[in-house]
Amino acid sequence: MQFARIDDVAIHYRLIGAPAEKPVIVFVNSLGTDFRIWDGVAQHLADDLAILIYDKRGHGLSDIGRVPYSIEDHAGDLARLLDQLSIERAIVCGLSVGGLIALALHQRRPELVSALVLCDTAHKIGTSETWNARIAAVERDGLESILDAVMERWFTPGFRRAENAAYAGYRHMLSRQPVEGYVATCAAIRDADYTAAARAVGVPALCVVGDQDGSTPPEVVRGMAQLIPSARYAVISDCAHIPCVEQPETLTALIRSFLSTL
Ligand SMILES: O=C(O)CC1=CCC(=O)O1
Repeated sequence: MQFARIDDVAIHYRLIGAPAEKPVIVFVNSLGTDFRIWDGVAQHLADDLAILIYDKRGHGLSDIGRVPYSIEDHAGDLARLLDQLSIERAIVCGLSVGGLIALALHQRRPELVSALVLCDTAHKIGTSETWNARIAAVERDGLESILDAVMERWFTPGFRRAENAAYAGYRHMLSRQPVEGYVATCAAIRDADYTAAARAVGVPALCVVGDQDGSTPPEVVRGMAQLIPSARYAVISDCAHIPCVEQPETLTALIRSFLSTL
């Protein structure tokens, strides 16, 4: 296991391959998940790219750190992690809140970002009302109380079958995240508006969404793609909010095809 200390926060990460020898892609995970969601994509890309995956603060094995925090704090952690690993430039692929973090990183440290893959995300996700209601429910009744509703947005009915062991595993992944880190990240998403950052993107960008995404539906992701100069836009069929889990081969093929044009 690999850990980096960023001020008072220990960040759990995995670096696969040698950044000095191959282009680097860093994957930024979504709310309530840890870096294992990228396993299915990473295994297909590892021959050609060095791969960095990590648990953002408040998730997985990383520390929670001091709350509250902002998307800027998450982007600062990523910038510091890249600096510590001597990675000077990377393709940044962010899922959902990971996409906000990718946009924030590009805004704050553009020299670190060679291209963006924005996956099931938007420049602004949800409303203050929906985030406040979610925060109140989790603080009062725990993550178990929102599990079913979140799973309906994350995965298609075909994946959410009782006999699908992977479905049980991803439910556990969400329910076992630390409540404090989850709630702090909900508040960070609530308070984030990266409309101006999306308009100012100066690197090639691919925007991808599952056709059944219940959190950032295709029309929302298309709206973000229209803000970003020259962004590509692609929809993945039979997929909801987490294509790296539900359709890793298709997502990998889209990333490969995008990278081949750079
Ligand atoms: O939990 C959800 O509804 C999906 C989601 C929203 C932001 C994020 O990162 O995941």
